[in-house]
Amino acid sequence: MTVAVSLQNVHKVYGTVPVVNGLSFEIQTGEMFGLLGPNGAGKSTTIRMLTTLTKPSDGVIQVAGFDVMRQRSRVKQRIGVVLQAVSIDSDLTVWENMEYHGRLHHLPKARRQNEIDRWLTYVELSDRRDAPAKTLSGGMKRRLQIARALLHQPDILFLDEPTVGLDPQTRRRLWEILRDLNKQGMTMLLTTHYMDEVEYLCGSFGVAQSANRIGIMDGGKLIALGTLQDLRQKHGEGLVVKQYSSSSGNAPSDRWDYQFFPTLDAANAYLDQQPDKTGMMTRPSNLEDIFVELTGRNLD
Ligand SMILES: Nc1ncnc2c1ncn2[C@@H]1O[C@H](COP(=O)(O)OP(=O)(O)OP(=O)(O)O)[C@@H](O)[C@H]1O
Repeated sequence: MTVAVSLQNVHKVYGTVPVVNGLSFEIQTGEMFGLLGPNGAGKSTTIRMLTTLTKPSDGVIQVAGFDVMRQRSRVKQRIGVVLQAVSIDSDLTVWENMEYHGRLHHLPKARRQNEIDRWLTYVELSDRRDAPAKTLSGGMKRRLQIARALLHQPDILFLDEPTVGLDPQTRRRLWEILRDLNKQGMTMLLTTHYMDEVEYLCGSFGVAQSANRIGIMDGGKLIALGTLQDLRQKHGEGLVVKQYSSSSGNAPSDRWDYQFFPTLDAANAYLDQQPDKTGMMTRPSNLEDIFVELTGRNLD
């Protein structure tokens, strides 16, 4: 098992405001690592530091064995980046966007053509190769971004909210692509606001010796780290949910209470003992329950 990404006590300060505050973790080769966090937690800033777009104020970051500060161009050769803000050139065609990226990475012509063909086929955009990028749907644009990020055969793919704004079918199509890439051995870090996305992509075993893991950030710090199973075991796999009645009468209110138990059986046993079970139910805990418990809020 080798380390693909390593952060040691990383800080980022904008002016006097600490945005990332003593972040340390590692991503193993072949792992699909999901970074979750509420708005402003510091996820995008972390991705920007890992991809050499922003310098850390302090700490050490190594990506693919290279230091992001001292070996910036080596890092850039080894990574693929799909950020929300870094978009494709909408006036160029699909092929031209790929071609431009291949030239930036100094890929020789024959290899460039082969790789463009290969990746456009992979993301099912071959038939749109001559279309101006501005005519593509949101999902197609994201697929083009992914194809472009893979063109120079990176070791690690970084994706900042890869499926934001896409319809459910398109999201699922992208999930299949990302999962397939991970099966082929690609190491990935992705940030997202979607719990189901993290559960689907990072909740299972990847190709690394260890399972895929999830990190939860809040206020610039990592407040939880582990496999989905680790997180559920730590916080409790069973939940008793209680919906309170409104103050005016017996109608249900918006107020809910969540109580974690080590297992679903323990949650059921607790419920059985309650003389008044009105508004109460049990269920297995999920990532969203753990997230809300840890950060005290829902994601948008
Ligand atoms: N260039 C900048 N200058 C000053 N402050 C910044 C800059 N970039 C980010 N910030 C601040 O840093 C904090 C963390 O932002 P960041 O975008 O990393 O969070 P995030 O977890 O990705 O949030 P979101 O989920 O909303 O994208 C925010 O308070 C943001 O306003």
